[in-house]
Amino acid sequence: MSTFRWANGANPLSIDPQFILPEDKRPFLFEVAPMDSIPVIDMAMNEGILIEKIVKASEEYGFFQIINHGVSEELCRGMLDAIAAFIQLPPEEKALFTGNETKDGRVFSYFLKDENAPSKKISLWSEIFSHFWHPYTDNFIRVLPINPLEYREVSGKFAKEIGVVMDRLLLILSRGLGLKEDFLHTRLGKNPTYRAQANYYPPCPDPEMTLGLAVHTDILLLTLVLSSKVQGLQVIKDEKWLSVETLPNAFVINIGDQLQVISNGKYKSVHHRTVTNKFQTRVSIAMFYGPDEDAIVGPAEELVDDDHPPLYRNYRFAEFMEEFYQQKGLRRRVKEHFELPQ
Ligand SMILES: O=C(O)CCC(=O)C(=O)O
Ligand SMILES: [Fe+2]
Repeated sequence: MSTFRWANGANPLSIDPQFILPEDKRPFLFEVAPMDSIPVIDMAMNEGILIEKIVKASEEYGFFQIINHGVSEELCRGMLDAIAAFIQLPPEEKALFTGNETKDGRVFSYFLKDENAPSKKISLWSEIFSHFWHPYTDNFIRVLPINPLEYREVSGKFAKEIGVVMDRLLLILSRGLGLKEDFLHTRLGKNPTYRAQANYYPPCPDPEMTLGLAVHTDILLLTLVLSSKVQGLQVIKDEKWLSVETLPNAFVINIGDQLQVISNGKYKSVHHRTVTNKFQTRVSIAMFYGPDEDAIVGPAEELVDDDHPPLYRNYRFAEFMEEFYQQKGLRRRVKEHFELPQ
């Protein structure tokens, strides 16, 4: 049994009314197909076939897992252990990271607004540590915890290695659009957005009443997720929920909203959620990569012609983020706001 307590000091042993979702938002876990999962792609295979597989998965699922990605299992385990040790610190120690929304490194829990009573907030069953990261510089390290002692060092190493994997994926996804390999990289602009979100899901006494994370799409360009060996991520496919199988030393990759827009709808940014379970703690970290605030995002001109009209209008990325904050706590329809009438 872990020593975890929520940052507000509460104990997660019983499910408080503030966590109980309205019926239409509950997970209905018994309806989730246990045997299906998302494609698994071996990054060590021949580059031509690799591109084909990644393109197909990005079109059909918006999600895939990669193995043989080159990041050591030891480093990944170190990252997840450090996150768990930090979130399991007593609330007094986490207090340094709670409160103010503008903080660079912040501990909080997400909530959903009840559409029938918008002032009512329903908490989700996870505690989040969110901060920036960077693949080449160590500047972000100073906002990270010093307890456990290894948090900063592990994060620095992890970020560098994830940066290499992300760059390779961007190159493959660019070529998969029939474009030059630096296409997506260039599109992100001068100062791309790098955000990390560590998710800690304590065991939940009644997993049917709550969610770990609400149904959402990721809003940046590309996401890489490392998680512990406990299932919890579910993805929509053909209007049904699929449970993502957890494989040793694999990363889950998913297409974000900006890549759906830039690829003019070819690559899909797909709805997903996390669910909880009664007995095991689950830990994950999502590494998000996206455009510069000032970057202009819109369908690549190279992909637009009479047969393929643009599905979205161009926007400054900061404009997208403003719309995202407006919709906070509600069912998110952010990219829909930028759709062009067809
Ligand atoms: O915990 C996971 O596996 C996924 C987390 C996720 O979807 C997110 O942080 O956006
Ligand atoms: Fe996500």
